[in-house]
Amino acid sequence: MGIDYSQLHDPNAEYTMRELSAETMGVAAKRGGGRDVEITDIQTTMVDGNFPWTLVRVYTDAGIVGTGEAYWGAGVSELVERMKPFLQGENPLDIDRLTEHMVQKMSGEGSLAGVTVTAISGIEIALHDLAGKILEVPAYQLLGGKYRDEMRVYCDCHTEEEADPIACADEAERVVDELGYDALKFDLDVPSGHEKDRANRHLRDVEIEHKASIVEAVTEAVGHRADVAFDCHWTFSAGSAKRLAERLEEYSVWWLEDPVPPENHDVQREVTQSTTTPITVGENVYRKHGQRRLLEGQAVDIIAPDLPKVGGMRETRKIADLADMYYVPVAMHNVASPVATMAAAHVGAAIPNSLAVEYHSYELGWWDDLVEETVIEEGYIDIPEEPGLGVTLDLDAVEEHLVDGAELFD
Ligand SMILES: O=C(O)[C@@H](O)[C@H](O)[C@H](O)CO
Ligand SMILES: [Mg+2]
Repeated sequence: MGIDYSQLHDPNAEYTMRELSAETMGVAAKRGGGRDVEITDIQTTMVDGNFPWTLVRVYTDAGIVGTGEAYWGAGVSELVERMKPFLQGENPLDIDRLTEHMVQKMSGEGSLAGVTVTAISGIEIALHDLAGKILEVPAYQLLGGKYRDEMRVYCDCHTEEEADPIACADEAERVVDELGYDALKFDLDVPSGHEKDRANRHLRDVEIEHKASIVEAVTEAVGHRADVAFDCHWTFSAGSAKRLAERLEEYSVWWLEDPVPPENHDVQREVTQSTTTPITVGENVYRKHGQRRLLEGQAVDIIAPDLPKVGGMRETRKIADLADMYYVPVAMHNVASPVATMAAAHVGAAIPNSLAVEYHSYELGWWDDLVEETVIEEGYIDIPEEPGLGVTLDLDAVEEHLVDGAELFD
């Protein structure tokens, strides 16, 4: 077909600029590289895990379906429903453009903050699964290929007696010896006779000593066989955070996480630069724009984006690239089902500065029943070579564990 160049500047023209230039080159191309696939529908459902895992499916007219996962949050399903018309009829291979399209539309129509980004993340992850299946490549290939064949997983550990150093040490030994992990995390904001849920909390010396006793017990029990991190859930004052981080220096912990809230980058930087204890931050920060100043300000030693919350797989890859320029490794926060956990593993495989991916469900018993594949083995995830994410939902298992009132995909 010849080209009518008079249409080049006509907004009602029959062709897009891209089609025109493709025509010029003699290539019959459309957006999406000429593969004629269109998004027809998007659906969500919710599984009652140790968090309400929100699974997202993107359907196409080719019959190929992509599965993703959004971080749990009130209203995610409604937000996905609201964004569906933005994507219907589009080519799912244009992942960046479609993600940007959702960002732009939601910026105008509502709030882009928080839960909207998690809804976008769920769709973005599903688009990677879908694109991989259409192109018949594993998802890591869409991100630039592999640095490694397996991804290290760290186990987020809990005990009945969270404030008891001996119980923590026993659990650490069990998780290392019986479950095979060589990387763990324990909570350190556990109550010890003092109010827990207060921000900007001053820690008395006795509390700092109590936390140090947990760290000492755990690192003595497994420290020569495992890396151990400790999480504070953003509640301490800057002064207390500094005193705690300094007190822990002798134990060489893997990292101390969220000792102060992440929003004030100056305070974050002050705490991080005051100590040789590595400080990890990131699970509550949205998009690359949110993570940018933490990195540029040298306010973190390790960055911890959460894939189904931060914006998805490409967004995490971009954050990892930015982090790499500051010599900052990435330890992906993850409390998700096997779907987003596997998405994190693909990203972790494809970036140079990948430290580990979190696993938060070892006590649940049926986490990996949700998919047909084995996901974590002996503390590592083998990166699948199947097209897309390489996990297949077991729909019977998903149905068995649905949140009350949730419906399975059609
Ligand atoms: O790093 C972690 O795994 C924790 O910060 C969890 O995300 C938090 O307890 C969820 O509410
Ligand atoms: Mg945390």
